[in-house]
Amino acid sequence: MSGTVRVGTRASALALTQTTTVAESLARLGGVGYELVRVSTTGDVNRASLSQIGGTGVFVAALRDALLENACDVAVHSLKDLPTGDADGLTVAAIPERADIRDALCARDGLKLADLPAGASVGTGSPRRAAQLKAARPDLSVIDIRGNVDTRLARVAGLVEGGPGDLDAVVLAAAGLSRLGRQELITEYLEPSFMLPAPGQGALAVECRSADAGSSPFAEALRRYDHAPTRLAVTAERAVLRRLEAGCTAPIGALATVDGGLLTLEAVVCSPDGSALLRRTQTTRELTVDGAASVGVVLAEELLAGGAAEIAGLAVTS
Ligand SMILES: NCc1[nH]cc(CCC(=O)O)c1CC(=O)O
Repeated sequence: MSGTVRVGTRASALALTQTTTVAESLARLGGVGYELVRVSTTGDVNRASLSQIGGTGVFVAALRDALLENACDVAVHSLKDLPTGDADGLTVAAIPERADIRDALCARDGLKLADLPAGASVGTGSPRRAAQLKAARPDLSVIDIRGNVDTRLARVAGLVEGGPGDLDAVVLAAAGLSRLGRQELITEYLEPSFMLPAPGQGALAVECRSADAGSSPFAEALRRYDHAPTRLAVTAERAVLRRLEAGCTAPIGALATVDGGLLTLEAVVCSPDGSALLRRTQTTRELTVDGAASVGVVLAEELLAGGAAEIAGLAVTS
């Protein structure tokens, strides 16, 4: 790679802030300049419900094509939007240190989850969030919403100026809100004890062509930018999703933490209406990428044995 690295990004405000942060760090580590290459994806253009568009990778495919067509040198993804299967010819060369993993409630009038009145309307486009919300508060009315972070915030009564304000609250990723400087709109951080995040939530992935991952000043910068504990954690989380043959729209949460030589992985599989939650934990001391992937598979097998496929309506083939 030459003196300027071309960094592919989605054009949403969230993607642009994420990508700019990554590009600046990489440029500094590699002693190169950077330019942003904006790519629009199906997930951005199509306003249908995420569960309707279905499949995986709606936010990712166009960025991957841009890499393969040599329109950019690296692409920055939200890791939770990245399909669990490998893409031919591409490598996730760096997973930087993860931000806040939690989901966050942004409610009207400073309300917390427990303060919302019976029947209050809470917006989310995520079956995982919807199911865990209904499990915690079966009396709430959970509304399927789409759109970028600001569009969603505008649905909450009195939260931001000029919005429709037709909902009492929305649930969004804390990481996205703080990257956008919208942290002050969070009225409660939802603890993973009852709201497990999406596999990979709060983490980013920097993908490049496999041919470029080997040696160049820039490849070395990518290696140094990689954060080993984050890579282990998200590898374990994504292995659960992969074994369950599910994507980012499945009602599945997973969270791994690495502490004192031990990786602890928790996962939950939900029925869409939140009436059944199957939640299990596994640990490993094998702190390698293979060890992390293995513990994810072990946990997924345990969930399957407990009826995960039936509970979440998954079509698991083996
Ligand atoms: N699916 C959209 C998406 N992809 C990544 C984030 C937030 C940032 C992150 O989790 O890293 C969001 C928005 C949200 O879930 O609120």
